[in-house]
Amino acid sequence: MRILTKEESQYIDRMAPEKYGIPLGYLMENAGSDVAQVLANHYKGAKSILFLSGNGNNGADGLVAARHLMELEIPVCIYLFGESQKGSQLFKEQLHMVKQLGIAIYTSLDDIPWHTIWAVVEGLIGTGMKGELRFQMKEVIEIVQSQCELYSISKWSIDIPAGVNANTGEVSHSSFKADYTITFGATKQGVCLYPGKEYAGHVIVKPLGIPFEKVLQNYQAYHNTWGLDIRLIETLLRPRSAIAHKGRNGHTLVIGGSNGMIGAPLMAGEASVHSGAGKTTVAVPDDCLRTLQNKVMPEVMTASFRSVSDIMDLVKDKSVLALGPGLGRREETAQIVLEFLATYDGPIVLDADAFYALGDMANGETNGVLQSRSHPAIMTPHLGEFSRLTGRSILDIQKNYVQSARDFAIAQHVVLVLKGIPSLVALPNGTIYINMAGNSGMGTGGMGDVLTGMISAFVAQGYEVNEAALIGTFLHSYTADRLGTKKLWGYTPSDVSVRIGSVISELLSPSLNV
Ligand SMILES: NC(=O)C1=CN([C@@H]2O[C@H](COP(=O)(O)OP(=O)(O)OC[C@H]3O[C@@H](n4cnc5c(N)ncnc54)[C@H](O)[C@@H]3O)[C@@H](O)[C@H]2O)[C@H](O)CC1
Ligand SMILES: [K+]
Repeated sequence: MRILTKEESQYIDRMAPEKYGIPLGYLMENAGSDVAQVLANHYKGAKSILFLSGNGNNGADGLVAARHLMELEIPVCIYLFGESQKGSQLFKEQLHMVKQLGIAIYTSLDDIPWHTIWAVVEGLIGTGMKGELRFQMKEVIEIVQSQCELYSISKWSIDIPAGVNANTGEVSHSSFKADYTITFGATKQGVCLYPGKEYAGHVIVKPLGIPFEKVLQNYQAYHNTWGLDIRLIETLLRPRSAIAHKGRNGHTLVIGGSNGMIGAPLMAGEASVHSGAGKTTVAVPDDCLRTLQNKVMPEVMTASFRSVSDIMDLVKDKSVLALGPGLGRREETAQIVLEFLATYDGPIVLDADAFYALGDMANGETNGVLQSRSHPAIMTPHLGEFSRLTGRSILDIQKNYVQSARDFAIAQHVVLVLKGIPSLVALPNGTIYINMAGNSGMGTGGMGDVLTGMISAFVAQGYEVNEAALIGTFLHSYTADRLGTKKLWGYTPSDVSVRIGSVISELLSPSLNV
């Protein structure tokens, strides 16, 4: 599913009349009618619906909805915020209509009979917000929130909650916190990211009245954003041919481990087996081999390495290499990683301590070291590792989370799986996928190793690196979500690993009850 940025939304608003002869007022009538329909479907009792109306088109959407609800004989009233005469042309037109219809209009919050209100619908401001929410609007929101609390009034937002940045999900102090947000065409990027996601509540997407994918085909700054969700995965996952045998399902090689850190490559290797790789080998430093052999599942083959040439020999007949889990941060290990990366051009998934060897890629001598590979490398850093790879603080990255991931993937020509909340998959061409699955129970050591093994297994089975990163990232979180319904936390990475196969079967043949 498409996720719209503020600029894309505004581009659609501009092109609708300019290029396609569709007056913005038509889109607004659609938007307002959709809002009214959703509210009417939820409405119960005899109390009123109060529209908080700013003087822009966001407010105007609400005035349209008020008019439609009046036709359905649902009681409505309006609170006007801001100077109406300075409002947008469409706002002024809609305001004239509701006045002519005699809908009750308040200009002071003190005059509102709050005990008669069933729901508040916030149309104070939408994608037109510039900078921090202004003080007067914050004041109004604080009073409204407390009245809603006091009278158990449900809270709705139109398009995006007032105060939420439509692109980054950052929120101004005293932003409107909705139970539901009704948006048009597609979800805005800011309500897929935290904390904006928490302020939007349950997001309902309604049609816009214009084929916006066609409109966006000519959008120049075309770095698009999509939701990484089950519908996308169902288009990517391929059933297995009846004659598939282990030789056709590839061979994953995991290179990792160090004293006391055997679990990481082991979990990556086992996840590769559970995700369908034909064969999986885990190679660790010589002095760790015995420990690995005593712990690992029999389906995983084992090997050891001491030098780059050992790794080059091991990787020769493999489909994909997962490099880094538990590798450790010794100087000589970092040298082996850099020397190996300079010579090996096959499909590779870099994780964990492989990033230690790369250091500050954005500003250091490893900048661009992955650029000219025949298959873009897949990198799976968490926020802390990404901070080191970019030389930027975690806070700075989070303030512009999507763009930070996009810029890095383009600059380094890699497929970046940024394991934040939510995770992002950024492609070398700048396309971003925001993971729509995942939960807080995933915050345990080893989850990243399982993810590395899953992504590697899909590369091994013949998926393009982009596809493997998307499928692995979503299935990893989706499987954790399934476990999270029974245990909010406390399920283990190995629990995720052993369940992957049944989740894949369920997605490939929905009739199967897993
Ligand atoms: N394509 C679509 O999705 C459609 C969306 N519609 C709605 O239009 C709004 C955007 O309307 P716009 O007039 O551009 O801006 P707003 O109404 O969001 O806000 C303008 C209003 O806000 C004041 N303002 C600006 N910055 C701040 C601030 N930091 N603090 C307080 N106030 C601020 C500004 O002065 C103006 O008065 C979109 O969200 C949809 O709801 C169309 O109606 C249908 C098609
Ligand atoms: K709004």
